[in-house]
Amino acid sequence: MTNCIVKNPATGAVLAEIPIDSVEAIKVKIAEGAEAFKSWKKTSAHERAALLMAWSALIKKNRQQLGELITAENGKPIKEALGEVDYAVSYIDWYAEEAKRMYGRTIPAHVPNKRIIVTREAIGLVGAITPWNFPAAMMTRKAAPALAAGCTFIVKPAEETPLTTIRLIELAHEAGFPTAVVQSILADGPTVGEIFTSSPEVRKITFTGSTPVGKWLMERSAQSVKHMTMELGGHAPIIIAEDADLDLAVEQTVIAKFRNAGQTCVSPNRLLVHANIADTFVEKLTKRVDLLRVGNGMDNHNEVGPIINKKGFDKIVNQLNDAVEKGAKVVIGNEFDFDEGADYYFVQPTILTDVTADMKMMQEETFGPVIPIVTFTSIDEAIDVANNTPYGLAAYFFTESYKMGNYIAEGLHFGILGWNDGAPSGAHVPFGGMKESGIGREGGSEGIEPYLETKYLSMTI
Ligand SMILES: NC(=O)c1ccc[n+]([C@@H]2O[C@H](COP(=O)([O-])OP(=O)(O)OC[C@H]3O[C@@H](n4cnc5c(N)ncnc54)[C@H](O)[C@@H]3O)[C@@H](O)[C@H]2O)c1
Ligand SMILES: O=C[C@H](O)CS(=O)(=O)O
Repeated sequence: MTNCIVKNPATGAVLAEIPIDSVEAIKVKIAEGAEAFKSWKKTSAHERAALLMAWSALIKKNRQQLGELITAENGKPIKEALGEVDYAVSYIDWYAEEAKRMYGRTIPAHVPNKRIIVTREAIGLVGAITPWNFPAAMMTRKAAPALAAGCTFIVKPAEETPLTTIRLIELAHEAGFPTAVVQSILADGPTVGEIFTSSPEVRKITFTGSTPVGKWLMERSAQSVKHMTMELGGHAPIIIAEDADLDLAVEQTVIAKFRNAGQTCVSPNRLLVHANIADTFVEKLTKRVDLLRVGNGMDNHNEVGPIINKKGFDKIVNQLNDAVEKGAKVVIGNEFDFDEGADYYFVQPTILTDVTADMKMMQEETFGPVIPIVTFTSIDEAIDVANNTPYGLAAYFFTESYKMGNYIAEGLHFGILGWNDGAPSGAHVPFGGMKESGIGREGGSEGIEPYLETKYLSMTI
């Protein structure tokens, strides 16, 4: 593969053909990043914060261009894409501040003639690998804390959506970051995974993507005991309790489910509804879903864009066919607009009922605008079903009872919980999963920790 061909998933039109970096070129960039670390780590937190704020200002100045770039290569509706630019830059703003709060501490010694000082130091060159579903935010969610901590940074974006990352790195250099301090490379995942995991100069790998790839990277990184941050797959449940505010639950379910056409790691993959209110809830949800406009994201009226590629489309169709063959009832959707020749794929928002645990979509991530509905009669049954997958990223629940809400929250094994809230993400919170959804957190005060080493000095005076 000599060129990366970037397509518009809404039309199949070729947007760009970008030369792939050779293995040798990638290794040169890694060496340059490792060398640049020697001086970059000595900059002051205030210098790094100022550069981050300069980068933030340039991104905000180029918001419309970046939003249109995201829609062009990812397909999401322009309103969502502009929202992603805002989301991406909020990580830079947040970590420009956190850079100044990398506090150490002193520890009272056990003998009078000793003093003990604890300091925080940057880990080194960070190798980042990011997915196509949030080409801006998934990169800045890593670059911002890494650079704030004093690390140098090299990122490989998804081959589907490299243009946004390339533009963001250009803006970082325009803002004043030295070229070798923050870089992008373009090559296929396995090649870069091989290079990053085997390079002694890459001291940390931060990956956002599927759980199988994350496991492969972890296995290979064990050879050099690399620091790892893994933001992996999810299979979010929504629990609708008997006393839920159904109108609120419908609106928040639509927000959580159909963002990015369901192609988010925190997208609800199962909807567990109390049997006593199921019919009313399904009727309300169906009416709302039926209003969703599907089409090219550059049309402001459209709310659901295309599926990123044929592979993603085929996975969704396969899961739908499996569910219907096993007895699921299609309430709305299960309709498609696609052209393999032109290479674009749209899935109509779909609701299924009469879903059973043996159906693929109840265990496998769908990554599409499809929501299977299962009923329950006791909250303990719902919590057990919700926890019964290898994933633990995000979970949502709707109840008006303080007691019930806390009971559910304490019973769910997920890193991210939304209580009457379908949009819990943000730069200020520690985003990440339990179980096979990952290791580490991104965002919040916790999000800079993965880029720091802790050192202590014990001195005799
Ligand atoms: N937890 C999170 O924050 C989060 C966020 C977004 C997406 N995801 C997950 O990502 C998945 C969807 O994204 P995707 O289909 O692009 O995932 P993916 O794992 O196929 O690809 C993600 C990135 O990894 C690269 N890659 C692929 N194979 C690789 C390998 N062997 N070694 C190194 N890199 C490799 C890809 O080129 C891409 O840049 C879903 O499972 C979703 O849940 C998780
Ligand atoms: O898909 C992955 C993203 O992390 C989802 S969110 O935008 O951070 O909620």
